[in-house]
Amino acid sequence: MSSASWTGPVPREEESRTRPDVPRRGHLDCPRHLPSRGRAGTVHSLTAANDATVLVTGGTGSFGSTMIRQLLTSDVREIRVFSRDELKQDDMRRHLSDPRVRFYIGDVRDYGSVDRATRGVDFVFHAAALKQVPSCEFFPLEAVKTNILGSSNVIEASNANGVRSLVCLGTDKAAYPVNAMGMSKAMMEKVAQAFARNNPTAVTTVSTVRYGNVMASRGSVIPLFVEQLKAGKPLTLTDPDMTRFLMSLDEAVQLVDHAFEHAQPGDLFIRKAPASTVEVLARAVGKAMGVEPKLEVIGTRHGEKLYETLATREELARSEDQGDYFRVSVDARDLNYGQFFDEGDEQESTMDDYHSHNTERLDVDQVVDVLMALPAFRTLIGV
Ligand SMILES: O=c1ccn([C@@H]2O[C@H](COP(=O)(O)OP(=O)(O)O[C@H]3O[C@H](CO)[C@H](O)[C@H](O)[C@H]3O)[C@@H](O)[C@H]2O)c(=O)[nH]1
Repeated sequence: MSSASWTGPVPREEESRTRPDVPRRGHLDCPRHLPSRGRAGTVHSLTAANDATVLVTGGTGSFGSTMIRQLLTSDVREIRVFSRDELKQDDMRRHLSDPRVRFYIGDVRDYGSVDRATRGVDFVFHAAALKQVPSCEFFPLEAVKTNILGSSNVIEASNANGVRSLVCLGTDKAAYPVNAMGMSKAMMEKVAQAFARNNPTAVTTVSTVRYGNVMASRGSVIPLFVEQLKAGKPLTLTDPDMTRFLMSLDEAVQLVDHAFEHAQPGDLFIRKAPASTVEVLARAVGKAMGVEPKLEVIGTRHGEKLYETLATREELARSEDQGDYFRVSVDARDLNYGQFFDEGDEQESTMDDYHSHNTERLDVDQVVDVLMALPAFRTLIGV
């Protein structure tokens, strides 16, 4: 069953009849059903890959720690946690207390440290990144060093050390990027795809995934709204009509697992997801906490878009619909464009992008249901 009602490229004519370009406040085209929410704790491919050694870069972050917890339910031989922060590693070591987990201090910017961590590894999940839009905006070269050059180090070291499969984690902000974080993640995708195209005999299958906002993740708007409500303050809305895809951490892990299981070299995987406006999200957080929130509009921040795109129409034109997921194959054309001149892709002109304004739209009650199913949110609000 698909996780969102949007199941494929929408012919432009049809879509323009059904979708308001900018949704009106208070007007929501509510679907009758909620998407199927993924079950936690099912890392199928790794359960099948008995006795494997797995490296997770950025392993102490939200994604990394969720992935590792799930991996530990499998017959994995060893999990290597690679990150810069010794304090977070120490916390994790104490918390997990599992001899299968080994800790590597290093930085993806430093090839030597990545090389040492990838020796003898079967599978790599590359989550280390600079992810904050504002910090990348002010220090774009740091995003280049970590997100682009660092990812290239992970790809090259994985291949040099015989890693079988590497999944690089990306973001919807990489599609039509407008900020430095999204641009650097778009370049990471290009580096991964170019590696696959230029190295057909490579040992390592390199793939990428793109997902949207992870609900209740650290530093994101949901914890902020909870904090504001607890302090009796109004909720600050950038633009009430701004939309974002909504995804849980478990769903992000399932996307990565799906990529791991199905990847051909250079593939990009996207998980379909519903979305809501920021106003609906704010009202839902209030409702979940039993408060009627006051709303204050503060205006759009640096580098923000009104809506996010998960897949461009050019990508959809070469994608395979896999139910809950899209698989976008690498564009295998070489630099000899002449031979493709007569074969323009007519399909592209009849499609639209897949974005957070035209995906399944959740209303307040549906968002409340989604939030209350999230352990992270329940912890935040103390229920
Ligand atoms: O006070 C606020 C803060 C945010 N928002 C809105 O809430 C939505 C979600 O905001 P988040 O800050 O949670 O998420 P972003 O889409 O802005 O991006 C977030 O996720 C990214 C990864 O995809 C990066 O990590 C980034 O730094 C981080 O802010 C956006 O429409 C934003 O405009 C508000 O309405 N009020």
